[in-house]
Amino acid sequence: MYMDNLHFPENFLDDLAHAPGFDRENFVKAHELAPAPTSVRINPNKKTAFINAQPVPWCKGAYYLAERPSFTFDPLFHAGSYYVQEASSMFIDTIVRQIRETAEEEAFKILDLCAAPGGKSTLLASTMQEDDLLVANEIIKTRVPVLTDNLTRWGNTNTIVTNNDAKDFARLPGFFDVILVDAPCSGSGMFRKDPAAMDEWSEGNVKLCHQRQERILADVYPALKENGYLIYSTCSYSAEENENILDWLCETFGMESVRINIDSDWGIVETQSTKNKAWGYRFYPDKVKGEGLFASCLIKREETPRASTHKNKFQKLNFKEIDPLRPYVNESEKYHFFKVAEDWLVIADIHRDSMLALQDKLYIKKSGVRIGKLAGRDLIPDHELALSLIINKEEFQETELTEDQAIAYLRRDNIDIEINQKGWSLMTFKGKALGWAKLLPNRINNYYPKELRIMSTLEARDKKQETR
Ligand SMILES: C[S@@+](CC[C@H](N)C(=O)[O-])C[C@H]1O[C@@H](n2cnc3c(N)ncnc32)[C@H](O)[C@@H]1O
Repeated sequence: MYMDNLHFPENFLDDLAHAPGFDRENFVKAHELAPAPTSVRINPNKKTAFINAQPVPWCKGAYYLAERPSFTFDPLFHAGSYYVQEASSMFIDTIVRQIRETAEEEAFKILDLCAAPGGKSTLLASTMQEDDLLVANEIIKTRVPVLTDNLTRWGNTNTIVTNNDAKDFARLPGFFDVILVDAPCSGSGMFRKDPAAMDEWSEGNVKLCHQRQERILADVYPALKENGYLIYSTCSYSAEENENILDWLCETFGMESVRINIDSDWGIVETQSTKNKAWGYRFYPDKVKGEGLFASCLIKREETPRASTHKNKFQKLNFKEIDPLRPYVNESEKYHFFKVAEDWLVIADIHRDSMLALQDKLYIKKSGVRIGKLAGRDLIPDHELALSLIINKEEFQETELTEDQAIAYLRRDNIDIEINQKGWSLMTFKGKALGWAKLLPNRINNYYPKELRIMSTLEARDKKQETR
C-alpha cells in the first residue's frame, strides 16, 4: 500500500465519471499503490547523464530516474544541468515542436503567462532557436525570484521576466507568436504527489477556477498575433477547466483547434470538446507514467493589427565604454549592451526593440544576462554571467571543485583548497559553472549569492525542487 487512508474529496470521483477516458477503479488504485515517478529534464546546453534512466517519450532529453537522488546536494542541479519536473507537464515539448513545423514565422516571440516557478519556461527555453525571445511572466511578486533563479541557472540569454497581470499584456496587441497559459487550477492532477491538495478541492472551487481561467485568457488574448498559437494547460481533471474552456475559446474568439500527433503507446487520452470538437490531451496516472494534466493548442484566426515598436529610444552608447566588456561575451557583436543603474546587461541585438516595447508597458524583473559592473576597466562579474551560455570562459580562470568542496561553496562555507592564482575565478563542478569566487593570496572570498545558498534541511529543500 502506497498511500494509507486515502479519502478523495466528496463528489470528486462522481464528478469525473463522465470525464473522457476516466477509469475510476484504476485511477484510485494508481493513487493508492503507485508511487509518483521522479523525472528530470536535461538542459541541452549543459548536458549531464543519469544512471539507469528511461526516456520520457513525449519530451526530448527527459528521463525517469530509477531512484530519487538528493537534488539539493547535487551541485549539477545548481549549475542548471537539469530541472526536476513532473513528466506529464513535459508534453508541452511535443506541442511546441509540432507548432514549429507548421508555423509561418521562423523566429518566435513566446509568452509564458503563468510561469513561476519556471518548469515550463525552462522547457520552452530549451526549444528556443537563436532568434526566439521568451517572456516569462508571473503575477505574484513573491513567486518571481524563484522564476528568475531558475531561468538564470538555465543560462539562455534571450529571456525576459515580467511581473504583470494578464490584462497588462493587452497593451501589446499581436505581439506574441505563441502564448502558453498554464493556468492556476483546482489542482486535482497533483493529488498523488500532494495529497494535502485534496483538502482544498471542492466543486465550488472548480467553478471559481473556471471563471478565473476565462478571465485570464480573455485578458491576454489581444497580445496573440493573428495565426499565433495559444497553448492552454491545467493540472485539473475537471471538464469545466479543460474541454469547456476550449469550447468557450472557440465560441468567444473563433479560435481553431490544433490536433497534436501522439503515439498511442504513450497512454495519453485524446479528447474533443462537446460543442466545437476542439482537441485536448488528458494524462491520467493510471494510464501514463506521470501525474494528471490537460493540454491543448489553438490558433487565433482574428485579424490583429500589431503594435508598432518604437525604435532607437535607447541611450546612445559610447562604444569605447563597452569595449572592456566585449571580451567576456561570446560573439559580442551580436549583442546589445545596456546599463541598468551600475550594472551592464546584454540581450541579442535583434531583441532590442522588443525589449524596449516591453519596458514601456510592463514591469521587467530580468532582461537578458547581467554581465556585471565595471570598476575602471575591470569587470566585477555578476552571478548571471557565470551561469549563462554566452560567457567567454577563456577570459576567466576556473577552479574545479570536488563534490564536497562544491557543496561547501554552495553553502557559502569556507572551501579548503590550495590557492595558486589570484583574482576572479569561475567555480566549477564537472566543468559546469556554479558561480564566482575571488582568490586572494591566503583566502577565498565566496561570491555565491546569499539568497541561493543551501541552508534548509535536505527533505524540505528536496521537496521544493520538484514542480510541474
Ligand atoms: C500552475 S502554476 C504555473 C506553473 C508553471 N507554469 C511551471 O511550469 O512551473 C500557475 C501560476 O499562475 C499564477 N497565477 C495565479 N493567479 C493568476 C492570475 N489571476 N493570473 C495569472 N496568473 C496567475 C500562480 O501564481 C502560478 O504561478
